[in-house]
Amino acid sequence: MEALNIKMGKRIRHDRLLKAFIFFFVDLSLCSPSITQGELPFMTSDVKEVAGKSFDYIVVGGGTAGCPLAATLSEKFSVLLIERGGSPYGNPLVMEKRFYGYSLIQTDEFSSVAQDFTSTDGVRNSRGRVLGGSSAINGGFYSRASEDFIDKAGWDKESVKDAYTWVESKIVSKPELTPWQTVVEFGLVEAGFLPYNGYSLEHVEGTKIGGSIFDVWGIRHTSADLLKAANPKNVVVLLNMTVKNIVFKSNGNASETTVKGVRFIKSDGSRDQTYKAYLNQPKNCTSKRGDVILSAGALSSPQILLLSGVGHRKQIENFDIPHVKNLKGIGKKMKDNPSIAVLVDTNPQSRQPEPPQVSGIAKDFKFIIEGGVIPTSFNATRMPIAAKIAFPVSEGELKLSSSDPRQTPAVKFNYLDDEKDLDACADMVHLLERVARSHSVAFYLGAKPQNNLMTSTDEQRKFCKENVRTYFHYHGGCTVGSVVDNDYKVYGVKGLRVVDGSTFRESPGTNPMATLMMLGRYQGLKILREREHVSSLSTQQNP
Ligand SMILES: Cc1cc2nc3c(=O)[nH]c(=O)nc-3n(C[C@H](O)[C@H](O)[C@H](O)COP(=O)(O)OP(=O)(O)OC[C@H]3O[C@@H](n4cnc5c(N)ncnc54)[C@H](O)[C@@H]3O)c2cc1C
Repeated sequence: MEALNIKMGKRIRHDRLLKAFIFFFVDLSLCSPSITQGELPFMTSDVKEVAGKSFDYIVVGGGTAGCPLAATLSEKFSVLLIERGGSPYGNPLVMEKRFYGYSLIQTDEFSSVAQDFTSTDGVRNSRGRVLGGSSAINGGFYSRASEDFIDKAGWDKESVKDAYTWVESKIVSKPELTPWQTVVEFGLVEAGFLPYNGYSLEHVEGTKIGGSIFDVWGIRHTSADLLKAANPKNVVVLLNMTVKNIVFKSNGNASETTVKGVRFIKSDGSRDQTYKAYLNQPKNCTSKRGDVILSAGALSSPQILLLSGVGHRKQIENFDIPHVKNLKGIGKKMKDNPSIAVLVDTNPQSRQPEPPQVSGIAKDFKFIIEGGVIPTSFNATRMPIAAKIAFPVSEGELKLSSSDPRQTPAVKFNYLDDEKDLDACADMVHLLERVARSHSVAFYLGAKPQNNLMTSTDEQRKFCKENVRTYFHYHGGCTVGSVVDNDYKVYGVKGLRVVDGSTFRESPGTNPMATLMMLGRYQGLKILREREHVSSLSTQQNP
C-alpha cells in the first residue's frame, strides 16, 4: 500500500476509496428514473410530414454536433433535422450505464445503434447510428479542449466558454468513481502523471477526473437531450431516413453552385423510393438564405458530398454520379489517433462494464491514458488501460465504396506510417506499462506487480505495429481551410456548410465529444447573429 501514499498536488483522501467501495455494492441504477424519460414531441418517422416541404435550415445527421446546432437554429428559424437512426429513448443499450459497451457488440448491417466498420488498415471501429450519434454509444467522458486548441481554431474564447457552459448545464454530471476507477487514478499518479487535479472539465496536464454524460443514476444524456432546448414550433426531427445526396439548383450558371435541398431514402433499405426536402428561398437576391448543414460525422459528411458530385471528378464519375464541383480536399486528411491497450486482468470475467472516468495527460499533452471495464461478449468483460497519441502526424483518405449511403465508405488512416508517430507510440507504451503494472493496479487485482516491462525501443515499436487500435476519435475529411472556410461554409457552393468532426484538422487533444457539442452550439449562435435582422417570414416556400 505504500505506493498509494505518494505525494500529490492535492492529496487523494482515503475516505474516497471507502466511498468508492460502498458505491460498488449499491447499484444506483436500481432506483434510476425511467429511461424513456425525454421523448421529444417533434420527432417523427413519418416521411409524409416532411417530404416536399421547405425549411430555413436542413441539418443532416442528429449526432453530437448536429443536435445542439439544430436546437440553436430553431430559436429563430424553421429547422429540419434528418437522422438515419431511430430514437435513443427507451433503448437500454444506449441509456443505461450498466450496459455501456454492449451496443458495440450487438451490431447488424442497417439498424443497430452502433455501426461497425473496419478501416482498410484492418482496424475495427464503430460509429453511432441513432439520434444523439456517437454520443449515444461512446464512453461519455467529457472534457473541454485546451486553450491552445481554441486559439488555433480562431474561435472567440468567451463565446466558446458560453457554449461549453450551455452544454454542461444540460447534460454533464460529476461522476462518483468506482473502486476500479479509483485504482486507475492511483495508478496514474503512481506512474508520475502529476499534478493530481481532482475533478476538472479543463484539459490539464497530470491526472484528473473528467465530467460524464452519465448521471448519478447511471442514465446517459446524449446530445439528443440538447434538443429539449429547441423551439418545438420550429423544429422537426425526422428519424430513420438516410440522406443520399444534396439537390442543387440548375440555373444554367456553371460558375455558381447553389443548394436547393436534400434527397433521402428510408434507412430500412427501400432504396428505390427517394424523397426530397427543400430550403426556403429568399424573396429577392439580396436577402440572406439558410443552408443545408452536414453534421453526419467524419465518415458520412465527406461521403454525402462525394455522392452529391462534389469532390474529385474521377472518383465521382466511377460511380456514375454527375460531377458538380471539383473540391479536392474532400475525403483527405482523415486521421484516427493511434491507440494501444494493455489488459491488466489475466482472464475475461463477468463484471459490470465501466466507462473511463479518470485520465492521465502526459508529456506536454502528447498522450492520454484511461482505463475501463469493457464487455467482450454478453457475459464477459476485460479490463484494459489504453492510451492514445493526441496529435498524430500520419493521415489517410476516404473514398466511396458504393453508391448506397447506408454503407460505410472505404477509409484508410495509415496508423503509425510516419516515423514520428511510431517513436511516439514506443514512448507511450513505456508510460502505459508503468500504469498497468503499478502497485495500485496489482494490489486491486490481488497480484504481484509485474516487472517484466518492455525495455527496448525495437520491442516497443514492434508491439505498436502489431497492436495498434482505435481510440474512436477519428476525424477529418472536410477540414477547415481545405473543404470549408472559417465559417464552416463549403468553398464554392452556396447554401452548404459542414459542422462536425470531419472539419477537425486535429482532434482537440483530449476526448472530442465536448468540443463537438460546443461547436454545434457555437456555430448555431454565430449563424443567428449573422442573420439577426432576418426572420423566416421573409422567405417563400419552395418549389
Ligand atoms: C465507441 C466510441 C467511444 C467514444 N468515447 C468517447 C468519450 O468517452 N469521450 C469523448 O469525448 N469522445 C468519445 N468518442 C468520440 C466522440 O463520440 C465522437 O468523436 C463524436 O461523437 C463525433 O461527433 P460528430 O458530430 O462528428 O458525429 P456523430 O456523433 O457520429 O454524428 C453523426 C450523425 O449523423 C448520422 N448520419 C450519418 N450519415 C447520415 C446520413 N446519410 N443521413 C442522415 N443521418 C446520417 C449518424 O447516424 C449520426 O447520428 C467515442 C466514439 C466512439 C465511437
